[in-house]
Amino acid sequence: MAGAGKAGVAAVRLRAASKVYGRGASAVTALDAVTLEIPRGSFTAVMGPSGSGKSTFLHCAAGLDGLTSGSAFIGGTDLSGMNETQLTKLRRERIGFVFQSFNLVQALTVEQNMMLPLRWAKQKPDAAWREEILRRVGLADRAGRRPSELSGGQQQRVAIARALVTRPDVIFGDEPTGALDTVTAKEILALLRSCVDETGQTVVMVTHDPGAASYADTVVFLADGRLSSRMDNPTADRVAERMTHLGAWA
Ligand SMILES: Nc1ncnc2c1ncn2[C@@H]1O[C@H](COP(=O)(O)OP(=O)(O)OP(=O)(O)O)[C@@H](O)[C@H]1O
Repeated sequence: MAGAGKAGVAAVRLRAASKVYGRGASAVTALDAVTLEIPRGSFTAVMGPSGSGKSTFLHCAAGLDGLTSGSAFIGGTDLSGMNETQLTKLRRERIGFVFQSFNLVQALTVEQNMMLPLRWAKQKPDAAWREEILRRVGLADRAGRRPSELSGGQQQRVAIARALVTRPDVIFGDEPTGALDTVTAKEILALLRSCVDETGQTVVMVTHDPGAASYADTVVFLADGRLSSRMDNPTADRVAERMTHLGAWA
């Protein structure tokens, strides 16, 4: 896979990962024995019809939710053995999140929002690193602004800056371009792509949009909680065709 640096341990690994919500007659198997490795320095899109388990996959892989059985690893760390305090620390220090809704703190400036994870992790901000991230996300001249003074695309850039600031092992995106117009979405996808190509980040992104998925190195398709197939070097057309095959737009 393109850019798969640091050979060895995968950035994200699921082994026979299952998640069942509820019990008895009302139980729903949202993830069904998914086994998958995502290499470091790669960009993976997760697709599938509504209800196929994409959000559950993301939440379990990122330690936001626990598995019913099987295991999930971030690098060499097995999440299944961790308590909530350990998981919180791991999420703060080794994982970045970018959501559809930007989740910025309106009372704080761009720079303060971006530095929040360092404050939570009680790490010292480094001026050179702060400048580099602001430059990389194209917000060097907006550091003192509040989110309400920014466009949607700029707000998502702040969220990406915030996701990058702890130099995480993996950035998980849940429909990060879902609330943006097409042109702005492309800029954000190009930024995520550059995080992979230029700094060797690992990005895992849930999306419904074949165009967004085409920025990834690999697309994994879920259906009924199972890993149904994968596609390397995806194009929007091929992804759309595969989704039609899965009945996503029936
Ligand atoms: N907290 C929950 N309690 C019960 N069932 C749930 C819960 N969360 C998800 N599910 C069920 O698990 C299955 C997978 O849901 P999930 O949200 O992971 O799918 P998805 O592919 O992300 O869907 P969408 O594209 O519509 O967001 C669905 O059948 C859903 O109804």
